[in-house]
Amino acid sequence: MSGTDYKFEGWLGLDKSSAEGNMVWGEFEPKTWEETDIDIKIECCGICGSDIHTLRSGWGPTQYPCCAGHEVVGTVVRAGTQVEGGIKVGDRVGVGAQSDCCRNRTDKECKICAEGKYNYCRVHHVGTYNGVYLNGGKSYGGYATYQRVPSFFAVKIPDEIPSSFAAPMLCAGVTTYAPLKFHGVGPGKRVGVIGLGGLGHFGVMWAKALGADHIICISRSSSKKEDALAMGATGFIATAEDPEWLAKNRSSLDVVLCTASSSDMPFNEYLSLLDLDGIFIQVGAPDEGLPQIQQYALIFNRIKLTGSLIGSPEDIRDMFRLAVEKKVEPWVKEISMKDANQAILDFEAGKPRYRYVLKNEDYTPVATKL
Ligand SMILES: NC(=O)c1ccc[n+]([C@@H]2O[C@H](COP(=O)([O-])OP(=O)(O)OC[C@H]3O[C@@H](n4cnc5c(N)ncnc54)[C@H](O)[C@@H]3O)[C@@H](O)[C@H]2O)c1
Ligand SMILES: [Zn+2]
Repeated sequence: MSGTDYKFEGWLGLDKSSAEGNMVWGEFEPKTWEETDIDIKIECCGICGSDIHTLRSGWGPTQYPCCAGHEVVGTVVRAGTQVEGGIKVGDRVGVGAQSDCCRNRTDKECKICAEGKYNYCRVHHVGTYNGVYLNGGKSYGGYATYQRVPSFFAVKIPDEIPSSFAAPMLCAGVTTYAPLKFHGVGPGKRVGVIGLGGLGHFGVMWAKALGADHIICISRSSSKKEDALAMGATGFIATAEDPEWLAKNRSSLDVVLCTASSSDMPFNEYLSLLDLDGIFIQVGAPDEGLPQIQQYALIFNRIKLTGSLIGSPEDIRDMFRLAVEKKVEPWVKEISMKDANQAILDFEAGKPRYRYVLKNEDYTPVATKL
């Protein structure tokens, strides 16, 4: 057993149908305790597109039972004797999509971890759910009451950021912040963001916070145009409504971030939005993969086609600093944890404007005895 006086319970996906609103509430066994671990009493957890891909085994077979959720915020209720980063009981912390990796501690040398690029660890990357810790325990996510994680991957949340704002930053936020920052988005850069969902809305807001003054949102319809402009976009392209969209916007951008979660998209036309030496960053991860790529935009405009995977704990801390400094506020809707199945259905129907955050209603920051 977990050796605690609280229960690890959550919404468990038992098979692919869990992505159709069939998760079941139940108990799970967290990883075996190590002194570098913390237990978190969960206050809230965002719903990310990746949760749905995983629940429906869209990226390959999921190891059910799976408790999804990797935008977790809560209070530390137990801290081991060897926790890192000065984390202590009572701290408000967040956990994103990664909750451990080799960190160059195994007998296999990991140059990537030695350089602190933990999110790209090739030896043993542990996803916050559907993963296996170095000690063999399974990882369970944040659609739950409690979570046990290695302390290194928990990040303290600045007092200025409310929990339901911090939650979606932990995955959607850092996944868009890290590549925009890495590729030099700032004043003078012309930026495009494809897909205005959880990730995309952060993409627009980070581009603005980083100082870009030309930010174009690219969506299929114009239904989100007003929202995009309110977030900081300076222009909007509705590809399904304007047959001339490419002719009007060809070679007009320096950096394009694609967050689309399905593959039915004019990908080669998107590449043609970039100017000479432009950078196309794919972060959306459709189950079906990307459409076939043609060479023309790559050759004629010397485009760089790249991707990006979440962010390291340090990236998350940097992002929080920018969010505080520039007062970046995500558009979230809080939903009771009880209604997680309905929230998944609504997410799949494209209803979020722009992130759902599941909230444990009976949450109090102190550990409660059962
Ligand atoms: N690279 C990473 O590290 C990383 C991290 C988190 C999420 N993701 C992936 O990013 C994607 C987006 O996640 P999200 O949580 O923002 O989901 P979301 O549903 O909130 O947003 C996706 C948006 O893309 C739009 N969209 C979907 N298909 C499209 C298409 N073919 N053309 C244009 N627009 C399209 C949707 O309408 C929606 O607005 C998912 O595939 C998710 O798995 C990747
Ligand atoms: Zn995610």
